[in-house]
Amino acid sequence: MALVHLGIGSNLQKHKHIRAGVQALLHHSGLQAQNVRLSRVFRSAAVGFAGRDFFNLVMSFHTHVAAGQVNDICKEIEHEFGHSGQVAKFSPRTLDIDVLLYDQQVSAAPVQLPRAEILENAFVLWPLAELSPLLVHPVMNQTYARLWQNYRLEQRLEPVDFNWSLTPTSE
Ligand SMILES: Nc1ncnc2c1ncn2[C@@H]1O[C@H](COP(=O)(O)OP(=O)(O)OP(=O)(O)O)[C@@H](O)[C@H]1O
Ligand SMILES: Nc1nc2c(c(=O)[nH]1)N=C(CO)CN2
Repeated sequence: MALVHLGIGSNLQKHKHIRAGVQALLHHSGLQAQNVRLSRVFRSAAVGFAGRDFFNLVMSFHTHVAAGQVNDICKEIEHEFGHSGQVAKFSPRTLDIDVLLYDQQVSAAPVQLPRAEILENAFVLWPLAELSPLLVHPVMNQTYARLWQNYRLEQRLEPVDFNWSLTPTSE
């Protein structure tokens, strides 16, 4: 089984969309996610454009599904919750789900792995370091705890008290 880490973000109706996105991933019959773990949810100012604050978190799970198919499922769930696929890179978004890591796989296409944003954005690296501190970045050869320790934080980023109210997977 592969260990997958996803980055999840929203800055439009963010409570609703983050909860719905996580719920959809938990229940997706094609993904069969096991040992699901969630970081805390973090609030940060929009990076790259002037807009509402974002909520971001990282989810990890084990799956038998290949990386390309995990990516397809993420895009399918994004579209279900309003991300049209047409939005400019730096613009408001209902739900963004990106594959950050797929085991220690390094690839450029069809899925960029590890996703470059891990090293660029605190709203990705902090929740990732919180969830999997001792995992090693396959290119940098450093743990996420160490990478986060050395990150120069220049943006406002804070954990929020998020009301999950998720439906258990057995239902
Ligand atoms: N690691 C990855 N995670 C998510 N999408 C990826 C990844 N690697 C390649 N892609 C592809 O990149 C394309 C753009 O998707 P992406 O979700 O990155 O766009 P976006 O939502 O407009 O921008 P962003 O997610 O950077 O805000 C998609 O077709 C997706 O399949
Ligand atoms: N804080 C924050 N800023 C962003 C984010 C995001 O998830 N969080 N996503 C973007 C487009 O991918 C652009 N800017």
